[in-house]
Amino acid sequence: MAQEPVKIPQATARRLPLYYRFLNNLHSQGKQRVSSAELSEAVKVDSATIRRDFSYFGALGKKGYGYNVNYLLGFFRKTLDQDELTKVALIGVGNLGTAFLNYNFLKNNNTKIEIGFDVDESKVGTTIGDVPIYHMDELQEKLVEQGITVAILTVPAPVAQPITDSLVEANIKGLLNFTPARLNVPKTIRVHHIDLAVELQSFVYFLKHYPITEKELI
Ligand SMILES: NC(=O)c1ccc[n+]([C@@H]2O[C@H](COP(=O)([O-])OP(=O)(O)OC[C@H]3O[C@@H](n4cnc5c(N)ncnc54)[C@H](O)[C@@H]3O)[C@@H](O)[C@H]2O)c1
Repeated sequence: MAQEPVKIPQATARRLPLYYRFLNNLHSQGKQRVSSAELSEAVKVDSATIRRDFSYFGALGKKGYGYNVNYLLGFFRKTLDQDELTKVALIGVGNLGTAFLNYNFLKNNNTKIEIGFDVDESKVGTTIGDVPIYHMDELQEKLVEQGITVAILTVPAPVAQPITDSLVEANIKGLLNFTPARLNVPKTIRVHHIDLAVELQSFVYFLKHYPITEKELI
């Protein structure tokens, strides 16, 4: 069993996977320490924020030394439950869903899409990227049987809510929603909504209104 995770602010928690990935790379290159400036450059988070984030982990960088890569990795593994594999279901094996199945997330992470669901008979019974695809009729049975409590939703928006209701009935705890639909769920269920159009729009806004000046780079 993973240890009880340390309580850290949500904004900090969201940056953990970024830090984790970068530190893992450093570790595999045999690097033992890293400065907050180096980290800042790599993950594009300002050094003051990094220092504050890391203070929650009990990692107080030493002047002229930086942070100990092994210590931080050990902490992140525990906090992100890297030692424990979380099984995930994917609902909607279309363009986006198929890309996720082929990518799967094991390289940097501890999560794995274990099972896919669709209503399209040409997809049911196949495997994509080693992941078996079942019919939606089997959703509840399979999720409960395999103890899966996390799902990714990549279905057309109009069917997103009824599918969410079935997922709730199947005891799902968290839902990563890629559809544009706003979902109603009981308060105990966490939904993260990823809207690529909004991300792109905000990115373009930042480029326009907050151009990176030469001065900032010094
Ligand atoms: N393709 C993208 O780049 C992209 C980007 C951002 C968001 N999205 C959103 O992601 C969702 C999926 O997009 P897509 O391009 O993969 O669409 P798609 O039409 O290629 O795939 C949708 C899949 O859902 C399945 N489906 C339909 N009804 C279903 C049901 N009741 N139960 C289970 N499966 C069902 C279809 O058979 C199909 O395989 C959409 O809501 C879209 O707005 C897509």
